[in-house]
Amino acid sequence: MRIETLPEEFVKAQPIIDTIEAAGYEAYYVGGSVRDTLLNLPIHDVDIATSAYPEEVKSLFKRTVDTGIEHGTVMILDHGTGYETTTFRTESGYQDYRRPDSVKFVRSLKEDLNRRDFTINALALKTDGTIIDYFDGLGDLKKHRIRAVGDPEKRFNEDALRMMRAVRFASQLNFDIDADTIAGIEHHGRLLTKIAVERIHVEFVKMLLGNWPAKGLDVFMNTGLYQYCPDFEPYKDQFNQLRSQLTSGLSNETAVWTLLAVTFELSSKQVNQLLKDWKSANQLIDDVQVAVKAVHAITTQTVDAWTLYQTGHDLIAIANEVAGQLGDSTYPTADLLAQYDALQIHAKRALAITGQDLMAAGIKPGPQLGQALNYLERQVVEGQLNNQKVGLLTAAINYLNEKA
Ligand SMILES: Nc1ccn([C@@H]2O[C@H](COP(=O)(O)OP(=O)(O)OP(=O)(O)O)[C@@H](O)[C@H]2O)c(=O)n1
Ligand SMILES: [Mg+2]
Repeated sequence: MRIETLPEEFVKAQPIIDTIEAAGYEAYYVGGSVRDTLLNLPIHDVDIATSAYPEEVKSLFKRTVDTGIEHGTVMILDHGTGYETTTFRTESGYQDYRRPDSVKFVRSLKEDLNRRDFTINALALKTDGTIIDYFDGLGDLKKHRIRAVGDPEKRFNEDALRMMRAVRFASQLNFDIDADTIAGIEHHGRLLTKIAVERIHVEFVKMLLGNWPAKGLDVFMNTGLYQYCPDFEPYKDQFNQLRSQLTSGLSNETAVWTLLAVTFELSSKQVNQLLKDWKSANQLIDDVQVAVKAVHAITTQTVDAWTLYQTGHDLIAIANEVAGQLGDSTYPTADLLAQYDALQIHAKRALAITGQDLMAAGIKPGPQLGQALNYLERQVVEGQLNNQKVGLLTAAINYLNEKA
């Protein structure tokens, strides 16, 4: 089969392939960009595979970076955007279920495609639009099917992360997973525990951000794969409930973990532990903590000015999205955001008075100065006081006098 008009990303990368071919080697576009083009989806990175050895590739271009030279990958910078170019290779060993003990560079495209994970990811594209398809990846694309190249057991033994990739693609593409491939996941789920949590994290989140999350979750649950992810084992029922509730993909990673935290009914301490175990960034942990509180306020209809203020614009939208997914939101997001926008201040620094001002009025530095500012902040947010200097100063003095 031949694609008539190639997306411009490929046209831009063509000089690279032309240069390699002119030197007598073969070069093709491979991987996700070929798959996504055939599915009429936008493409992210254009990957190139070539029969030229890494040193041969480097000799053909002026500017290259050894991004993964030991497994044959060189980044070529000669034509603007960097293009990763990888020498055809076979892999062997895999004693740790994630990395081959050795890679061997080969001159045959077929051998290279043969080591790849799924048939839809094992297609190659020539610059003239011709598709090379040794494993009926085109047939599987048509049937909306994810099928391992060759023996699934072998594929998952080589790299156990591929089991998570299978469920992630199911969710992103609305594809089914072939029965033998599912059986392979059932047999090898436990190998996931050998894989770095960071890599599992990426695939898990991509699964829930996919447009058909229930599709991926089905296999994730039915094969028992979930049990081999950090901390998920006790939450089978909650996951199954989610699978029937989730109608569309979530909008970002914060939404994913907030939804899980609420569904699992985790305490703030447990949220922290879960996200730490999943090797999450501190910013994500903080955001999820805030969003979870906001979801509870939304679902119990106790959203007030102070909650909105503490949650902030972006997390209000996320929290309401999560509440909506749980069938629990009675507020349109636009209303919540309008209420938020209408607050007099959106940060403490926007108060019309500072600690300096209070000290200039005779209030001594120390804890009570901080307490007075906190009091003013809350009063202004709640609309009890106007955000004006003179009034705030009087209110601060009254507050401290009453306390004394
Ligand atoms: N565990 C893996 C990871 C990748 N690949 C191969 O390397 C290609 C590129 O990998 P990657 O960019 O991780 O995935 P994509 O399929 O390109 O998906 P995405 O669109 O998410 O980048 C894949 O298509 C597949 O042929 C593989 O065989 N086994
Ligand atoms: Mg890719």
